[in-house]
Amino acid sequence: MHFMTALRAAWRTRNSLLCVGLDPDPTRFPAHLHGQPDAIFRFCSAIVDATADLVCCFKPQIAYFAAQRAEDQLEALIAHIHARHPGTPVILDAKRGDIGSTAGQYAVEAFERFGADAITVNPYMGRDSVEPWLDYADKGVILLCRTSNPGGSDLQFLDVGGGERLFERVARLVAREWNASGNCSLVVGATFPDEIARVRELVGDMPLLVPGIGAQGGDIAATVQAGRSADGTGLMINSSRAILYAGTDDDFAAAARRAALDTRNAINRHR
Ligand SMILES: O=C(O)c1cc(=O)[nH]c(=O)n1[C@@H]1O[C@H](COP(=O)(O)O)[C@@H](O)[C@H]1O
Repeated sequence: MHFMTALRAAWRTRNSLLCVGLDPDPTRFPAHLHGQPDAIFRFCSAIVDATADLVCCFKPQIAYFAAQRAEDQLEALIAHIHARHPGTPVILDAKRGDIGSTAGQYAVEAFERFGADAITVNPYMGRDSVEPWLDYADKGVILLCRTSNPGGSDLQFLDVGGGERLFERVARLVAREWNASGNCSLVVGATFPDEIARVRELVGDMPLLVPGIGAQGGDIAATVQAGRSADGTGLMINSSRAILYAGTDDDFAAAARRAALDTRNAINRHR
């Protein structure tokens, strides 16, 4: 199924704009998982099973798996999500960006090896570097636009001519020229609601991935009000650490569920 079709269906059937980010840090796992060879899979799959009915998508961050030599557990986790929770899109957060021939290999890795439904991509190398991703017309291509970190302003705020800032150029380019298959989305940080509103103005109802609530302190009300589309959807609002590590003991998955439920409800109050 096309990523966008699955996402829209999940917004509706789960009544949720929440994306749970899967950023597994073994030093923060409950004690009973320490030293277990498949601890990352067991931790993440427990979080997934406890929260799947509350989310519109999941977003595993590849660095957390690769750093632990656990790519096989990432592969198994994505297969688990598809098998046990069909209709829940998986965004592989890898922020890739390279010349076309190499980008093509990254695309095979993301979509064919890992089986992801969407990918985060750095647009900085331009159109030909993004083309191999766009060629997978049924997969989501989520381009960095206005990132959540403070240093995002260093480059993304540069005036690229006529008062237009770089992140605005990215938004305009993606909406007008790169989105021929309707599979593009943009990353805009929850820590910058004014820019969320500006991007929404530029891209119509294109879905936005919005990280930065929870551990990074972004404001849920301001995020939703600035970014929702006309029908009250249009957003994948990511929270990782605040949900994953809501509990520290054997009941970590139940604690994650409570945190996910509170976050989903807080988002829904402002739609
Ligand atoms: O592309 C992303 O997901 C992303 C973009 C961005 O601008 N800021 C950002 O925090 N992220 C990711 O979103 C997640 C945020 O995690 P928490 O701060 O723990 O909720 C991490 O996986 C980041 O790598």
